[in-house]
Amino acid sequence: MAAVHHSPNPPIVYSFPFVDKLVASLAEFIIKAQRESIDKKGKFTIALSGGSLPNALKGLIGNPGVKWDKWQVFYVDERVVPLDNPDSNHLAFTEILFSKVPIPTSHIHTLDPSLLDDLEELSDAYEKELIKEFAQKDSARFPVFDLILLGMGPDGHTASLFPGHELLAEDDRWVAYLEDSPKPPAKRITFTYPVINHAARVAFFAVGEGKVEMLSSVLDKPEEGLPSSRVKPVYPGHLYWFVDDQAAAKLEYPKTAFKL
Ligand SMILES: O=C1O[C@H](COP(=O)(O)O)[C@@H](O)[C@H](O)[C@H]1O
Repeated sequence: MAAVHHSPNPPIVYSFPFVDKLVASLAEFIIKAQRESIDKKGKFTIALSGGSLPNALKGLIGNPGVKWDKWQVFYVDERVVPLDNPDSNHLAFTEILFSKVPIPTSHIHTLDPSLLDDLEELSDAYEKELIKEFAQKDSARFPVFDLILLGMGPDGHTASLFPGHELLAEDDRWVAYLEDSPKPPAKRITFTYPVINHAARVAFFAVGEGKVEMLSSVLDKPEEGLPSSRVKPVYPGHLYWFVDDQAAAKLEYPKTAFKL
């Protein structure tokens, strides 16, 4: 029988008048994804970006719906710095979220700080960490996260995938490195598109007037091929955008009322 190829599900955009309502709704959305995943397989695999995202997850603190002991947390991208360096995405999450909730530290998968001098080894080691969790590199090819949370930079980058960069074409490695990030620090490791696009759900968080032009370019003109437009989870995966009305000021792409 011939294989059926489905096109990706279209993005669903939720826009909120106030960031606190967005933060509360994002927490509900994450908890629903977590519940479904735990019901199916007893755990929840989530990958987190840095930047403004840690503050967007404050709605999870003290929330009785979160089963922290079932979470397995990875970082979508990470800056190649010690874990206590102010540029570290892990440090930001530790200070803003993880130090305030009962998540076992062994469930938070950081880069290996002993490998900071060798980016090839560092990214390979993080890929192996993924293989350990998903145990499938040979058979299924790519890990399927329950949820990946992304940000979008003012240049349209997401994760550490920047406009015009050769890593946009990486289709084999799960974790790649770069030494020429246009946004400091220059050295980073990042998930590649095949990993991001195999997740069951991907959700972007983008707020504020600094995102107005880029949000419209990414969603209204995907043919321009900006890094954030290239996030297209393969069927049956879903893509969501959590934005505020300020960021969505010029957006023509239709918005959907938030409902779980
Ligand atoms: O450098 C990075 O930037 C992006 C976007 O950050 P934001 O502050 O504009 O939300 C972030 O998603 C990525 O993880 C980070 O390393």
